[in-house]
Amino acid sequence: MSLTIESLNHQITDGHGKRQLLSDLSLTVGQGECIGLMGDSGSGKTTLLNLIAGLEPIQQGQIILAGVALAQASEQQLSDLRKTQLGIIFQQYNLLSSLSVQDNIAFSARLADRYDASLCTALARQLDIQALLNQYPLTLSGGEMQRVAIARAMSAQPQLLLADEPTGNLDDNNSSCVVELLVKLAKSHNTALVLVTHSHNVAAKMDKIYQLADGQLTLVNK
Ligand SMILES: Nc1ncnc2c1ncn2[C@@H]1O[C@H](COP(=O)(O)OP(=O)(O)OP(=O)(O)O)[C@@H](O)[C@H]1O
Repeated sequence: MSLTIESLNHQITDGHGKRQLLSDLSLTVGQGECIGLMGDSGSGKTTLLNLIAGLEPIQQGQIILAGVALAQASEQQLSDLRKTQLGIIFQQYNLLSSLSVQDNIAFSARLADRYDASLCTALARQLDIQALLNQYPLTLSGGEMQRVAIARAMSAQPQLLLADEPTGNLDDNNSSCVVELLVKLAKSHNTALVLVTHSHNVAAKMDKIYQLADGQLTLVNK
């Protein structure tokens, strides 16, 4: 199992006082399994990703990522886990503008001390970005930037990929292409994927779709 969430509760304090955002939420994601996470704006999808990434403290319940219980992990263990077991893909790509495409792809792998030149070459080929390797991010289209971001996230061979609206800035054609590549890569590398999206078309490409509402996840029929 790549990810297990057990009875997670999470409260936030906003202008209206305390609010229970996640309520006794549980989820398991197996190796290579691709999960779509949908839900209204403000339902807590990004907060759930942040908790899985160890970026927000767990208030109650447990998250086990790659065998590590996050609630008991030290800051150092969480940081190591993020470097070696997690790939994160954002809507805004978050590429490093001063690094070439090639160096962006290698970046996560070097950080995790897992650089493998042949894997980086294979990822570039699978994502059809070989011709862009010496270019810089600002010269790329949105779809190209997101394919580079996917290669970068995969280069460290993580157990789990988190993607927060990765196609939010892309048109329908690019969006389909990027998501299909993402799922194909996740499957071929046995990497689990949790992808947040507002698009039913994107979610339909995942193995399972969950709807987050009232702090709970419900499996949706595709
Ligand atoms: N640290 C925090 N303190 C107070 N409120 C917070 C905090 N983090 C998130 N929130 C609130 O929690 C709610 C859920 O936010 P979150 O970003 O997780 O929702 P979302 O489902 O990802 O929304 P969207 O689809 O719009 O991106 C929002 O009302 C947000 O304002």
